[in-house]
Amino acid sequence: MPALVRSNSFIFPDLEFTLRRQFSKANFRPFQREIIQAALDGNDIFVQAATSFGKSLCFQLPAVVDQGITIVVSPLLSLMMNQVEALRAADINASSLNSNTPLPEKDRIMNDLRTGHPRTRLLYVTPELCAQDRFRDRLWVVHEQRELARIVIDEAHCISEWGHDFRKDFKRLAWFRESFPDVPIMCLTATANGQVREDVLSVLGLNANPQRLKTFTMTAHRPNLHFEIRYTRDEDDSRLEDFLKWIRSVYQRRADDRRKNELTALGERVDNVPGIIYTISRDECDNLASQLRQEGIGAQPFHARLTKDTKEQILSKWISNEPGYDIIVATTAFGMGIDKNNVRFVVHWRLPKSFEGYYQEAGRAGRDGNAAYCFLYYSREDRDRVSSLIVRDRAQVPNNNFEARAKSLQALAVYCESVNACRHKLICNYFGENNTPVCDYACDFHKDSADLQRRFLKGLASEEWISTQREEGLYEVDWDE
Ligand SMILES: Nc1ncnc2c1ncn2[C@@H]1O[C@H](COP(=O)(O)OP(=O)(O)OP(=O)(O)O)[C@@H](O)[C@H]1O
Repeated sequence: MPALVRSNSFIFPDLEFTLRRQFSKANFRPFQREIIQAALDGNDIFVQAATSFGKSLCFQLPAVVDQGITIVVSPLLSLMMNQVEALRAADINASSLNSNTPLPEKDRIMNDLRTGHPRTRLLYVTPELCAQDRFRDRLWVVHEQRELARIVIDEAHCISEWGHDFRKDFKRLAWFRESFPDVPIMCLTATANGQVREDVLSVLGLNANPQRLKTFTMTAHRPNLHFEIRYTRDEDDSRLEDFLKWIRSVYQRRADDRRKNELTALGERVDNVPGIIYTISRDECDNLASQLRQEGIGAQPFHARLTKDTKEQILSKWISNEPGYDIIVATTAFGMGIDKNNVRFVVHWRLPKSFEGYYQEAGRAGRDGNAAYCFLYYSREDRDRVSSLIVRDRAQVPNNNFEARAKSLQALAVYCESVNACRHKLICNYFGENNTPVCDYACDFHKDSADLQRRFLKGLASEEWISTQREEGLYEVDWDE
């Protein structure tokens, strides 16, 4: 069967001009132009690229130059809101439709779709909405008028049961290809291994027509991030002390006369070193933020129990580098869709639940391309606690892809306990890359492998000790995440 290539684009749109005029960017980053061109040629596209690569532009720019509406399916409300806000600020007609959308706005969007010739260029929706008959009926109308330009599935790994973040409703997105076989689909993700990739393509029906599919898989490597594991154990838990020592040493370097003058000239405070500390439970999040404040550090908690207004206020002050808002202490509810480019460190206070989650969260650091620091406090006790959370989740949520989650957590624990290889290499290998990325002393192994070995041998509780404690049920936790 010949490739079914459909294009609604103007003849030879000037992509550079649109990039500058609508998106205020001087140049494309490597591969962005190729991806955008392939999309405008009417292909299905699969993009896998590291965090902060600039994936959003790959569908936003085609949406602006193409005729018709682009539907963007996204799992996260915060991510949608941020993107819609930024697009509107650039004078692009974008909206989002989800459970938080006020009724008059919902009606306005539905009426716009009903015309068959919507004015909206980009409409961000949740996968749940895509399963609703009312919304589907509207899309039929738009499609009949040949105005359905493209379907975009952001965070596409959520489709796969082999992914760390599987969502049942993502599977139902198969409806798009079944219903509108001529409408191109673009999938984007930062974290997929080969198995997840194959699964995504097969669920969406994209591999049924390989001539039409263009796959762009870029390295997961983020050379500007420095990766380090810090070992600890319950009996001698020195996380807080260790972190305070580290952050104060950073402030001290910035307080040095010459550096201070440079910072003053830039209008920066010595202690404005924006960072995120990820914790697992809400209580720990509150306690840690308050302990840090008592030590004179500008830290604020961020988790689902806070009110919407409080969260918005904390976020906007952190983004605008206000004093007292330098560090966000957060649960995993925070981070995706946050586009703050000067985050200088991401600390994992405890072991995250998956390798993919860890890398995605660490990837919030250094989006401006400058050096940033990512360290994780690892203890074997936490490994067992997080394991117990995954087992708990299995009991609470049926079909929650327990096997994939358990494997991912295990791989993360092995990564933490590895002391004989470059962290960047281990990460790239996990995501299926065989090459050895260049690491310019940007990991604990390359910085000082002897020190890494020493810390590993000294820092952790023994497996014998852990197994006796485990048998007594000491690591079975029920944290409120
Ligand atoms: N060509 C470009 N020139 C300059 N900045 C760019 C360019 N493309 C994207 N950016 C900026 O890079 C940042 C990251 O882009 P984006 O949010 O799309 O990343 P992403 O690949 O989706 O990453 P993540 O998975 O971490 O969200 C944004 O601030 C965006 O404005």
